[in-house]
Amino acid sequence: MSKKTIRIGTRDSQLATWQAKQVAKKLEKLGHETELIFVKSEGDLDLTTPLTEMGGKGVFTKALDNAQLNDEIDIAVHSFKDLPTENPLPLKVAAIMERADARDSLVAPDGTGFLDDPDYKATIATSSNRRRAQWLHRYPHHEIVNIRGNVNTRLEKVEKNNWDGAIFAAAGLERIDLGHHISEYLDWMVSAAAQGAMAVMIREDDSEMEEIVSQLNHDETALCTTIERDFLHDMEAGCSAPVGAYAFIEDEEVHFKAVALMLDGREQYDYEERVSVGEAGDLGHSAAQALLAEGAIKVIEEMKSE
Ligand SMILES: NCc1[nH]cc(CCC(=O)O)c1CC(=O)O
Repeated sequence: MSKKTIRIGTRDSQLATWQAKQVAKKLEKLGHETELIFVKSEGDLDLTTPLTEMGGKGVFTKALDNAQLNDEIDIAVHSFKDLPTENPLPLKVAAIMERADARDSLVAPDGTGFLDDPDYKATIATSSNRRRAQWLHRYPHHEIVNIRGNVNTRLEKVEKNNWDGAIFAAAGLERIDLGHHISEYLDWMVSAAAQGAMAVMIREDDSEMEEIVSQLNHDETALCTTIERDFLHDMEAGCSAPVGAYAFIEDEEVHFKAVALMLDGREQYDYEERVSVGEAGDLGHSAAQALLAEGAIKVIEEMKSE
């Protein structure tokens, strides 16, 4: 039987390409031929507008969605955290790949000594409201500046500018062999829902691809990232909200941590729970209800009035 070559769509950044190749390798191990097709996204082409002003949802995914709907590609590889939690298109996630390091990290070209000086007004670069708010909660005397671009561009900017540091997803740096730039892992920061995980999308009615791609699914990652994304979805705060969510499994239990903050970082709402894997299905939803009832609804109202 002659099999058709699976056309894998990806953004053309180094990180996206690495991730797509990873999926290609797994498919090739299963006996399939693959080909990479590069698609430019709005988020990659416009490097000046802050992400929070770019219409938010799907700036990195829309172009890939269109290529997929037009049958120019069979599957699309996405950073799962870039996928909006609601998708009205006839596309669906068929596999979630095993998660890498989910943590945020600090790149500080001149070292991290300044973190210990309570009088030093450091400048930290990030365009994520989640990172900004958590950073300011911990270091209220620091200043946050916006930074845009893919991982490589942002790394160049940190080296050229006079900032004290910039915040990156550790997985993004490590995957493309830039992990040595990490000065510190921010273990105290709650990462974005699904950070460090990749999702493979197919057309909803493509049962042939579904059968193939679903073999790549990593069940534990799927459970954890689904809980995180359920939480984000129910917070109804959108992908640019100062909301973090992280779940991991240890000894048959799901450990879940979530956080929501006012943009200036002054108020923070925390949630932490541990439940058995068998009972974790609803955890993201119940956590959102609990946190909203506790007062985090203010965070959502602030986002909506922005
Ligand atoms: N926001 C863009 C984005 N989407 C996915 C990653 C990194 C890889 C991942 O989290 O899976 C990054 C870069 C970053 O946040 O520093």
